[in-house]
Amino acid sequence: MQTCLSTGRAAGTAAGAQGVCRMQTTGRSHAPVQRTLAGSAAAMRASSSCSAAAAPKPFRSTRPRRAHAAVVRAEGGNGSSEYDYDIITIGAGSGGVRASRFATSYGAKVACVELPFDYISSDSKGGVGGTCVLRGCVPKKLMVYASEYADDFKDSVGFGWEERGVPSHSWTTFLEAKRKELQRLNGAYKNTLKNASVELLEGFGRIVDAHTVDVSGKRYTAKNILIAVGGKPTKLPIPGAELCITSDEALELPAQPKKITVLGGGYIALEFSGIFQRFGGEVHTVFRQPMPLRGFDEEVRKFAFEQYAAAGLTMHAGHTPVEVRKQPNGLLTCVVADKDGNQTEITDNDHVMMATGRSPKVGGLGLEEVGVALGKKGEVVVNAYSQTSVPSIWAVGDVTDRINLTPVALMEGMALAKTLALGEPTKPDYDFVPSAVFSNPSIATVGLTEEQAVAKYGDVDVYTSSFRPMRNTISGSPMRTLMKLVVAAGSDVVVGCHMVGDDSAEIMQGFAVALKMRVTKAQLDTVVGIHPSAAEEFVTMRSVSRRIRKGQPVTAAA
Ligand SMILES: Cc1cc2nc3c(=O)[nH]c(=O)nc-3n(C[C@H](O)[C@H](O)[C@H](O)COP(=O)(O)OP(=O)(O)OC[C@H]3O[C@@H](n4cnc5c(N)ncnc54)[C@H](O)[C@@H]3O)c2cc1C
Ligand SMILES: NC(=O)c1ccc[n+]([C@@H]2O[C@H](COP(=O)([O-])OP(=O)(O)OC[C@H]3O[C@@H](n4cnc5c(N)ncnc54)[C@H](O)[C@@H]3O)[C@@H](O)[C@H]2O)c1
Repeated sequence: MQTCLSTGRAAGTAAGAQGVCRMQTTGRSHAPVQRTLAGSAAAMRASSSCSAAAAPKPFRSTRPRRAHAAVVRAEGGNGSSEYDYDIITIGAGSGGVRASRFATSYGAKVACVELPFDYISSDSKGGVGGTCVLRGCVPKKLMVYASEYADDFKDSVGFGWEERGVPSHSWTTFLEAKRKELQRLNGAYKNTLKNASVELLEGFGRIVDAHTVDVSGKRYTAKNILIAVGGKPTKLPIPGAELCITSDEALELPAQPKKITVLGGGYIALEFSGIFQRFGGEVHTVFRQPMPLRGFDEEVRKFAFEQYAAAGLTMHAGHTPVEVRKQPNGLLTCVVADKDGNQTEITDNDHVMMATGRSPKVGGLGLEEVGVALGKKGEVVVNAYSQTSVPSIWAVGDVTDRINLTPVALMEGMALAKTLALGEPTKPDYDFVPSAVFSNPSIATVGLTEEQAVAKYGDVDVYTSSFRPMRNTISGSPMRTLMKLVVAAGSDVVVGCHMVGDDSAEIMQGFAVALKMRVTKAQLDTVVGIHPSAAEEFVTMRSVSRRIRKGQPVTAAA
């Protein structure tokens, strides 16, 4: 039994007890498998991130490392370089920029090919910075921030702020501010490449042979070629697909949608559903499974499902998109069907958004012609060192469809720079990769789900806590928080950590460090909490909620 510092009342740790006493201030192909999100924060820190913070020393100052560069530098028999570059990278997104600039810092001569800038990607448009910076993490998170104010205004009333109506929001002002920021970031990334002595070749990169890249008609040679072209949104082949938008367009809408249907139950679907719902729109989210976010911990999925509903999302679970039609008034009808074929029409949508997955952007790259093996989804098949079936051609990031997250692309790029330019064959480490879904509420996770842990260890202890965050006691918001630890009972090592609730991404990053270091539950129990916070719950859960032995539950909740 613990004592609540705020109230002095005794606090249990079983689900629900915290809601009474604990005075909290706050509240995927690759499922949340063991992942690591080391550099995401870097990417989010306005690319100043990727630029300044963890940047290697500039090219010139690291020239003494040239000895290592001999590893990649191809020397002809007379000692002169056989190729124009040591490495040509195609794609200046998260993975390409990271690999290129670290390779030059290790002494390699590198060129990076990238398409001209546009907000919306196409076969001929892209931009230095790539998906994360221009059409992904960054603009998405800016939209999350913009939308969150709506809840803040509502919540403030319970705290005594006088209600004079929710302030109106200017979509145009936000869109302009967001575009300005993306242009700044695009420029900052170009500077990063320049400062790192990476030569930028603007145009469409196509591989001609194992050592030659064509950039919009001009040919360049390199000892090694790096494919870092990322992915692109896909659309379901249903009637009316051409009427639908994807995440690219969703980030560039000229006006706030009053009603929108979002197809898909993954990261992008739930994040954009949350954004448009918080802005006050009517949002319908359609997914095939009984619950969204397949691959996440089942308890987390169920809890998140309930919370999304409490936040105001209309969810069409177990439904498949059938057709999208334009109404005479210009609005859209989306027809969805359950597994028995019963159809529902969701009418009067300003937009229907397809968030049903992304595919590797390999079209026109010439990969099949040069013998680079591709997988079922068109992904570039690589070995543990990111090497393709052609020994001089390598690939990192989303185009390889391993774990499609920015920090993972950064890690893969970094490892490859070491392999190629430093002569240190380095494998990316996919253990304990955390991730977050910036939905409403947000979800963050690191390590194994309960189901994965039971399958792996058989004997597992699960600690859960569900409570109403302190802020919501007065704000009146119905939103609750779930925190969960999964412990391998035999070793006491914490193998999974999950949270649904405010600030979960910020909290999870620290726990990712602990889990990666193989923290035990007993060690977590020695950690003093920060009070009042939601995060302290992770170090004060004492009562086991479920004991699982040999794969079977043996104890009910304590
Ligand atoms: C809406 C959305 C939100 C996301 N949010 C998050 C998030 O919050 N956190 C997170 O970790 N991840 C997030 N992601 C995933 C993340 O953006 C990707 O994992 C990451 O950008 C992958 O980096 P990459 O280097 O592999 O490819 P990209 O960043 O896509 O870069 C590839 C680059 O190659 C260029 N290119 C392509 N073909 C050619 C060619 N032939 N010639 C020249 N250039 C070419 C493209 O223009 C692009 O700039 C999000 C993705 C989306 C779509
Ligand atoms: N916060 C983050 O870290 C973040 C945010 C956005 C995207 N991402 C990355 O980008 C990747 C792509 O995101 P995503 O949301 O497009 O993909 P996803 O794989 O997470 O979700 C795709 C969704 O589409 C559904 N779907 C696929 N085919 C379908 C069909 N034929 N009919 C109906 N539904 C179908 C799937 O069931 C799933 O719910 C993610 O997997 C993730 O790696 C990460």
